[in-house]
Amino acid sequence: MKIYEKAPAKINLLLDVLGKRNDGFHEVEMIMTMVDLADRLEMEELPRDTIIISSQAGYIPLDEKNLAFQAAKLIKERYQVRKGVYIHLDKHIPVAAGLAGGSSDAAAALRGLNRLWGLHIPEKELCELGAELGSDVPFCVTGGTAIATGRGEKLEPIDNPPQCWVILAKPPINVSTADVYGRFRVDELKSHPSAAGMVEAIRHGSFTEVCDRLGNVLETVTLRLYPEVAQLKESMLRLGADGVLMSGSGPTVFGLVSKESKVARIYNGLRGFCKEVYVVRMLT
Ligand SMILES: C[C@](O)(CO)[C@H](O)COP(=O)(O)OP(=O)(O)OC[C@H]1O[C@@H](n2ccc(N)nc2=O)[C@H](O)[C@@H]1O
Ligand SMILES: Nc1ncnc2c1ncn2[C@@H]1O[C@H](COP(=O)(O)OP(=O)(O)OP(=O)(O)O)[C@@H](O)[C@H]1O
Repeated sequence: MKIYEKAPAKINLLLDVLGKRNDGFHEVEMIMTMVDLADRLEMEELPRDTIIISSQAGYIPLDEKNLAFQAAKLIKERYQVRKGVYIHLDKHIPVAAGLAGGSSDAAAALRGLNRLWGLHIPEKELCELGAELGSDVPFCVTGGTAIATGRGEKLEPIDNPPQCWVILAKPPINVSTADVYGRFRVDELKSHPSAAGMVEAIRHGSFTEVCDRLGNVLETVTLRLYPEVAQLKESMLRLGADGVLMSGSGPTVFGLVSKESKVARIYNGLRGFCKEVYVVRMLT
């Protein structure tokens, strides 16, 4: 039997860091949602007790370093599954982009293997397993829109933001999440974005308010290290996006656009100097 799972990309509508924790991670407050740019996982049971990963993308690890492999290994160990699995990753989400591509693959593997092996693991337990793999994985298990606190693993679902176009642009640089958090200094912040304000904006269903409330404190690090990310933000705004922000630790920048008539102009304007541009919708 073959089963399929979609692994959508996430964006952070808001990312605040409250301080450093004793375990080396940072205490965060984030509002995350999904967009319809997705990897697709194909999973098939193998008679031998082994995990095999393949992908058309030549630039990701296919061994134990792959987060989908780690998800399969974890679920097999924890639930004593002695069967094997072949997982093909049809990658569409850019790698190391701030869009949680690897985390979403891990979450989709957890959901998929739960079905494939008839394990009946409740979603809450899948999220706990996910937290062992990475801070973004629990949110990728549930999807939707949520406030994420702790190191990102404590989730409270909220309404979806108003539907709009999302233009994603990834400059050709690789950003390490650990490096960005490592350089972040909370005492250098002039102000914090308001998660409560963003929740209200979403509750009102107000696209304009959502655009006004966007904020990501990790921009203080990534934009300083890579001025091209700041330039990309300026270009998107100049081309007419209604709200613009860097996602996660970057370097992908997203623009929110309400009018379809503006989308082609922004896309074409960006493509003049940035190769990786995607036009997608919020997953609502
Ligand atoms: C930037 C975001 O993607 C925003 O959604 C997340 O906060 C990071 O999520 P992630 O990539 O799943 O992060 P993990 O794989 O758990 O951690 C990668 C590294 O980022 C740093 N890290 C991550 C999350 C967090 N709350 N504090 C941290 O300091 C740690 O140095 C960690 O070693
Ligand atoms: N299934 C996978 N897909 C993509 N990258 C993976 C995968 N498994 C492991 N990796 C590795 O994880 C690293 C980060 O890739 P990923 O695309 O998840 O980053 P990201 O979008 O910045 O994630 P986040 O937003 O959660 O920080 C890469 O260096 C990549 O080699």
